[in-house]
Amino acid sequence: MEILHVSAECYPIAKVGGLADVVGALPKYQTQAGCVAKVVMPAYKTRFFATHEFELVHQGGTWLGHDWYHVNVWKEDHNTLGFDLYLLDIPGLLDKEGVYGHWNDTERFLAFQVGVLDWLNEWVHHPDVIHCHDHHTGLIPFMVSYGYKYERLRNIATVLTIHNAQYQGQFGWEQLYRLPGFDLWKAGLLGWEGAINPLAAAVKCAWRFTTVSPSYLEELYTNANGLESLLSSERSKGVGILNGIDTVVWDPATDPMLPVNYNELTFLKAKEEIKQQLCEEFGLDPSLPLISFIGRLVGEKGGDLLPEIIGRSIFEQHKQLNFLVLGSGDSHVEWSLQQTKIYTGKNFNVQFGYNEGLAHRIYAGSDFLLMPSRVEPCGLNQMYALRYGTIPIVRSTGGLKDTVVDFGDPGGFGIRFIQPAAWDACSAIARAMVLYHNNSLFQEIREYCMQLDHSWDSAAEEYLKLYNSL
Ligand SMILES: Nc1ncnc2c1ncn2[C@@H]1O[C@H](COP(=O)(O)OP(=O)(O)O[C@H]2O[C@H](CO)[C@@H](O)[C@H](O)[C@H]2O)[C@@H](O)[C@H]1O
Repeated sequence: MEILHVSAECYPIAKVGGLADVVGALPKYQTQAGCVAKVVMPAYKTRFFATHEFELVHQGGTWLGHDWYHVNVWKEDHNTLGFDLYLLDIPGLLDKEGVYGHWNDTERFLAFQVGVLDWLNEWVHHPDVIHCHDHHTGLIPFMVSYGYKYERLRNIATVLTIHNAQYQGQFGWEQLYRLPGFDLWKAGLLGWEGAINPLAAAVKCAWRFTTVSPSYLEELYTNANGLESLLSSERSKGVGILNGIDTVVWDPATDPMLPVNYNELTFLKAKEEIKQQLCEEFGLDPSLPLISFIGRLVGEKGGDLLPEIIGRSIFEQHKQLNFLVLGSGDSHVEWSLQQTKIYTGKNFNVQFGYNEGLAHRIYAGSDFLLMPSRVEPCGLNQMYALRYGTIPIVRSTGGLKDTVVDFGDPGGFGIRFIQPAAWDACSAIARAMVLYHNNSLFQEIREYCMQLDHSWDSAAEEYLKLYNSL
């Protein structure tokens, strides 16, 4: 079984969020399970590309409407990631710093997808499955099925994984001319609500679509940013497969980003030490419980709720707890966190921006990790927290519902709340404070959390079953 993953992100080459973590790990586990799993992604201007050795395996070019682009495909030489990695380079278009947010993102990702298929067209043996991730690769299933020049690829099964249906990559019909020639009678398959919608096109044209947790699949039928009816009508193709985590990268016993390593036998002292350093760095009192948030400061993640949750909890708990936030996102959320910092004094600090090393230290040095998400397709942070002996406080939604059991329930180990509102998050935090002060239970639960198995093994098997069914 040979699988080609096509993605805009892959850790450690280019990471914006959880998509990168998944694409950097799943193929490794699939390879270990006996498949040939490969990844192709854009050759952005990254440190990884500059510091690793690559071999040029394809040179070509493609028209995108009236514009001609050169396309090079580079293969990483030393199997550094545990699977074959290909970077597709389009000079002048993809070779920029940063993954998203360029003025011509539509053109960039369209060129990437066309480049991938042109390259694939030249392979002697084709993969069995093209596995597309999110809307940046969503036009591939359509082009494979109906593009005139991709006749040779017709029999390759296409699978789409929806990591986040909020983002769909829509663009206007006036750009239709940029797509390589196809049977125009099929153009309707590209559209949704008056625009070309790559995510919708992939849901319609892929042989199967998956979501990153079973609960998220159910939620999408009623809440999918406009795609509810489409997803419902394509329900028979949908499968929910819970993400895992890369337990080699995310292992407190070996994590090189931590000042002290630890396991479930030694975590007490080590976590205390890391917390001490973290609190010193951010001017917080290490003798108080530390609740952290890591992620994009957007409504989906409940970022806008944070200022009220933090202010209110500090007041309700008589300043006997600390908060630390790492993230960036909506400017009004960042602004109101700045304001919150002014009146919460030494109980709260925030670092804006992206910092992988700091994120690892926060997972390790915190007592609790807060995730007040409105929408959470899977969520990886709660699984990282668990592995690092940090108790997640999560809103019951999507993958959070599938991975965190409240400690009040049989076999429970986390804290859950229901409403996407500050008052409910604050009640959960109040419960967390009671748990924190019950030393033996707190220690017992943390030890238990660290032993939970969230590795990719079972998910990799489920994907394999799905591919085999095709
Ligand atoms: N400021 C910062 N500094 C350092 N690291 C940061 C950071 N902000 C975020 N991260 C890291 O980025 C990752 C975010 O993972 P999420 O699961 O929250 O992903 P995201 O919402 O981007 O992706 C979508 O895809 C993933 C994967 O399928 C789903 O789990 C998720 O629900 C869905 O929304 C974690 O590794 C986290 O540590």
